[in-house]
Amino acid sequence: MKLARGLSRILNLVEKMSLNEAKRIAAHRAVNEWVKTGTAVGIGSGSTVVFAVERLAERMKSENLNVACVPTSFQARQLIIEHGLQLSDLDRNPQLDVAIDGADEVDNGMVLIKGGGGCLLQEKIVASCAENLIIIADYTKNSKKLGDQYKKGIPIEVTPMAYVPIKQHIQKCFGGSLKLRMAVAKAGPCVTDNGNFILDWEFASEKAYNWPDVNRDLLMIAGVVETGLFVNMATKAYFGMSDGQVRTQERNASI
Ligand SMILES: O=C(CO)[C@H](O)[C@H](O)COP(=O)(O)O
Repeated sequence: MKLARGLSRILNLVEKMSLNEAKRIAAHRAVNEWVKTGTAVGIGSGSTVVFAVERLAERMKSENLNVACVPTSFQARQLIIEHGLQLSDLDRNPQLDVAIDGADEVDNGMVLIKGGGGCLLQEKIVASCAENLIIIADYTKNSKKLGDQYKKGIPIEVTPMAYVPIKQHIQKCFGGSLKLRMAVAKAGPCVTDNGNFILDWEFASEKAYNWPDVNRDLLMIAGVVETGLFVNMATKAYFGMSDGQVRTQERNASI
């Protein structure tokens, strides 16, 4: 029993190390290919973005790379500051050359689920100001269709007073079920950087949803601030694979 527990701990550690390596190679390659000096860059949120910021800082030292970095969250802002990169915002840089961000899932039509880290609103705003949204992820995020890999549902940021009616409305009109995301080291709900709540929508996996329509319809509901569905936004995704390769996927411009 003790031996089995120890073995499973070791296996978990190895898996985590290989996932981190996959994140790192995807992030480094994307930064190398998409970031040029003198440009403005949106900095996403999450664990994969840490490796992108790390690579930006390396290039700042080795090749004098100079970029204005616009954060998508408190976490991203801290990362920019800690790495000595130039912190900017959308007032100073309303148009960005590129935004580099992670994702919870990417389907074969380049529709994304984002917001696992709760930063979807600012991430979508920053992405919408960027000429190109570049996704960096490990191999577990690459799916044929949404929900194949990511089982926590689609995050929906909502105004706190409306979370119950929104939850009921979505369940009735779109199926599935919604859970109010709870905080981990605090009693009560998770409160976003914008003071809102998050509902994680576990949609009905047997249904064939039309994600552009669903996204539009969700945004029409009073009190819905933003959805974690990113449709027609990402230009290219970089997936770090377990064998050390990086696989890429591009959006078909005609979609
Ligand atoms: O959307 C996000 C945060 O709101 C993240 O990009 C997403 O959750 C992926 O995170 P990670 O890089 O840690 O896997």
